[in-house]
Amino acid sequence: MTYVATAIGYPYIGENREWKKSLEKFWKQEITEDDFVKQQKEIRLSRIEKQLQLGLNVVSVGDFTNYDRVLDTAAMFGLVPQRFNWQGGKVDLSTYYAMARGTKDAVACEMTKWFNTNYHYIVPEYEGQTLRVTENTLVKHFVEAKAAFDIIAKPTFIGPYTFIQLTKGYDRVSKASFVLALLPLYAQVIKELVAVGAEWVQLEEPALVTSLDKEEIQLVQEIYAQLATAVPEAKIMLQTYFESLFAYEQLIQLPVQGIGLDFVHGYQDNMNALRQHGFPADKVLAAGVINGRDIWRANLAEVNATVKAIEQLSDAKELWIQPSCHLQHAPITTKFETKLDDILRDALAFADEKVVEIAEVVAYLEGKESTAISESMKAIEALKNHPIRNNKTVQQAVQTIEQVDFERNTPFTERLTIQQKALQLPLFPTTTIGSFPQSDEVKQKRNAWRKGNLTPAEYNAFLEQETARWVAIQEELDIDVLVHGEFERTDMVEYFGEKLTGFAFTENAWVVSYGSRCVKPPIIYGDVALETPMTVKETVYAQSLTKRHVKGMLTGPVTILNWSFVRDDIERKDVTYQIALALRKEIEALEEAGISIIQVDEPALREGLPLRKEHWSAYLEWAVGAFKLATASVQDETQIHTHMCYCEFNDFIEPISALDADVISIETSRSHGELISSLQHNPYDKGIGLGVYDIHSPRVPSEKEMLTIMEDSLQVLARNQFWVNPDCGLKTRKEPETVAALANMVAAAKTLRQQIEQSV
Ligand SMILES: Nc1nc2c(c(=O)[nH]1)N[C@@H](CNc1ccc(C(=O)N[C@@H](CCC(=O)N[C@@H](CCC(=O)N[C@@H](CCC(=O)O)C(=O)O)C(=O)O)C(=O)O)cc1)CN2
Ligand code: MET
Ligand SMILES: [Zn+2]
Repeated sequence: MTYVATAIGYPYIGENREWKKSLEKFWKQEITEDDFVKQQKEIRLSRIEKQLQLGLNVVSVGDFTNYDRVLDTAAMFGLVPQRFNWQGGKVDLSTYYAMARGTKDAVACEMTKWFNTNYHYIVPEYEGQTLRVTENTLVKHFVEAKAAFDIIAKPTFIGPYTFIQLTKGYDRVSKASFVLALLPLYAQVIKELVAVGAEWVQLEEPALVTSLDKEEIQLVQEIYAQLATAVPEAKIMLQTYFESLFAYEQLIQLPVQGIGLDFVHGYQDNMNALRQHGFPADKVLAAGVINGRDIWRANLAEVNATVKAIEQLSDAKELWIQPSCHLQHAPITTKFETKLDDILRDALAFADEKVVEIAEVVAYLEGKESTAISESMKAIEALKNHPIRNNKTVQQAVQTIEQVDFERNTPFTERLTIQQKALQLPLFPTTTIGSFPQSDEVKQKRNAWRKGNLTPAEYNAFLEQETARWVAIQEELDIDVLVHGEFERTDMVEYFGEKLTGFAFTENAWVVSYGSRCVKPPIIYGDVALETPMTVKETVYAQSLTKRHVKGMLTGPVTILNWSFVRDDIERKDVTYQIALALRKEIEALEEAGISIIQVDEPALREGLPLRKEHWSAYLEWAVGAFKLATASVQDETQIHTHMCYCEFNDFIEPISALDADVISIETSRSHGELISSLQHNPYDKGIGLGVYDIHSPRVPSEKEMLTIMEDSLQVLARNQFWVNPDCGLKTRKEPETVAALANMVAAAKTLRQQIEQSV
C-alpha cells in the first residue's frame, strides 16, 4: 500500500496577513500592480515551501486566490456579467475586483456563505455569455511551482457540479445550456494541465455532501461521464468535504480515479457507507482525518485507529491522508500565541500543526515509531481536566432551564400594539445595523491602548467622543432609532469573547471571512459565564445624549457559537445555552438601565444549518431555542430586534419567524427579488427591514434606487411592519460615503411616507 501525505488546500493570508496587507495596499494604490503581482507570487511560493518542509508529499496549487476561489473559476471561464463592461481577453485585475467589490457604475456580484462556514464567496452570474477559457491560471501556478521546487503539484479548483449549483441567473431550461457550455472548458483546462505534466487534478465538489434529488444525482453522473470521455488521459481526484458523500453507493462509482471523503464531519455516515459498500479497488481514497476547520490538536491514537479501519474496509489502491477540508478555515500557526494558558496552548493545532499531524499519521502507517501519539493524548487529557471546564453553577443553570424560560409573556400581535404605543415611532422607521466606520483613528487608539500607550481612561474618553459625534450625526440625518456605533469592538464576536469567562482570545489566529477581510475567532474552551455587564455603559452613555431611542446591540448566542472555535468535549447545544443564559442577564441589565429596544444579531443562524436536510429540525430546535432563551425575559414594551445577512434566506422564513423577535433587519440588496418572492409565498407578520443598500461597496446609492427597493418590498409587506435600514453594519465603510448613503436612505423613507399620506 502507498500512503501519501497531502492537503486539499492551505491558507493564503500569510502568517502575518501579508496577503491581506499587500492586497489592501494595492487597492489604495500604495503599491503598483507589478509590485502586487510580485508579492502575491512570493506568498504563493513561500507557502508551498513551508508545506513541503512540514512533511507533505503532495501540495496543491490553485488553493491560492487574489480574492475568492469561486470568483477565480468564474473569471477563468469568462463568466463576467455585462454590467462590468469587460472587453474580453484575460480578465484583468480591475474587472476582477470590480466584480468582487462593485464600482461607481456597477453593483458588485452577490456574496454569500460558503456552505456551513463563515467564509463568503462571490456568486457567479450566468447571463448567457459566450464562455471560454480566458486564462489557465492553474497551468501558470503548476509550472511556477515546478520551476521553483521541482515538484509535481496537484492543481485544484471548484468542480463543475458545485460551480453550476453556486451560479445563479439560469432557469431550468438554460441550466442545460450552461452545463453544455461549461463542460468543454473544464475539459480544456484539465487537458492543458496534463499537457504540462500534472498527474492529478483535484475537483472540489462540496455540493456532493448536500441533499441531492434524483435529477441532481443524474446530472452529477452525466457531468463526470462526459469529463471522463473528454479527457481520458487525466487522473481526477473528486474531493468532497464538510459532510459525508451523499448517495455514496452511486456516486462512489463515478468514473474518476480518486475520491476524497471527510472522515471528520462525515465520520459516522462515511464509515457506515464504507462498511456497507466498500470502496472501489481501482480508485485512490483520499481520507480527510484531521479536522481542517477547528483549532484542536488531534488525538493521534484515535486518528490512527480510524485510518487503520478505513484501510481495512476499502480496497483502495492508494491512501492519501489529508485534513478534512481546505485549511483556509483554520489559522496558520500557534507559534505566535505566547500569552495563552499553557494547558490550552498545548492542546491547539492550527494549519501548520495540522500538516505536521498529517505527516505523523503517514509515518505511523509506514510503521515508524513516534512519541507524537502519547503526547497528543496527554495534552488533550490535560485540557479535559482544566478547572475552567468545571463551573458547577453554569452547568446547573443549563440543566434547570424550563419551558417557560423560552417564551415571552405575551404573543407578538399584542406586544406590537403595546410597543407602538410605548415607542411612538413614525411609519417606516429608519435605523442602522449597529456599527459605524472603524476609522484608522479608532483602530490606532485601540492599538495604543492595548500597547499601554494610552490609559484606559483616555481610550474610554475617545470612545465616548466618537459615540457623541455619531449620535449628533444620526440626529442630523434624522434617523429614528439610533445606535452607539460599536467603536469599542474589534469584532462583534471577539469583543464578547473577551468579556465572558470560558473564552480565550488569540493574538494572531486570523482566518479569512471574505475577500481581504479577516476575523480572529475567540476560543470557547471552558464553561461560559457573565461576570460584569458588557455593553450597558456604552449604550446608556449614548442614550443620555439623545431623546430618540438608542438600540442596545448584542451578538446572539448561535452567532457567538458559530463564529468561535468551540470546545468539542460537550454538545454544541449546551455551549450555546450557556452563552444564551449569559446574554439573558445582559439583556435584563440593559432593560433595567432604561434601554427599550435591544438588537440581538444572529447573522450566523442560517450558516449553522446542517448541510443535510434531515438534520435541520434538530439544529433549529436548539438554535432558535437559544435565541429565545436569551431574549424572552423582557417586558412586553421592550422591543427585541435581530439581524441577519449574507446567507440564502429563501428557505428560512419560518425559522426566522420562530425566533419571535419583534423586528428583524435582513440583508437583501444584492439579491433583492428572491427574498421578496419568497416572502410572497411565506407571509411574515413581524417587523422587518429589508436592507435597502449594499454596505460592502463604497458606492453611494441614490434615493431613487432605494425607493424602488422599498416600493417592491411593500408589495409583500404591510405598511406598519416595514423598517428601513442598510444591509448590515457600516464598520468597513468610510465616513463620507456612509453619511451620504444614509442621507439618501432617510430621504427615500420620507418620500415613501409622503406618498402614503397623499394616497389616503
Ligand atoms: N466574526 C465575524 N464574522 C463575520 C462578521 C463579523 O463582523 N464578525 N461579519 C461578516 C463578515 N464581515 C466582516 C466585516 C469586516 C471584517 C473586518 O473588518 N475585519 C478586519 C479586522 C477587524 C479587527 O479585529 N480589527 C482590529 C485591528 C486588527 C489589526 O489589523 N491591527 C493592526 C494594527 C492596528 C492598526 O490598524 O493600526 C495589525 O495588527 O497590523 C481592531 O479593530 O482593533 C480586517 O480584516 O481588517 C471582518 C468580517 C460575516 N462574518
Ligand atoms: N451589529 C453588527 C454590526 O453592525 C452586525 C453585523 S452582522 C455581520 O456590525
Ligand atoms: Zn450583518
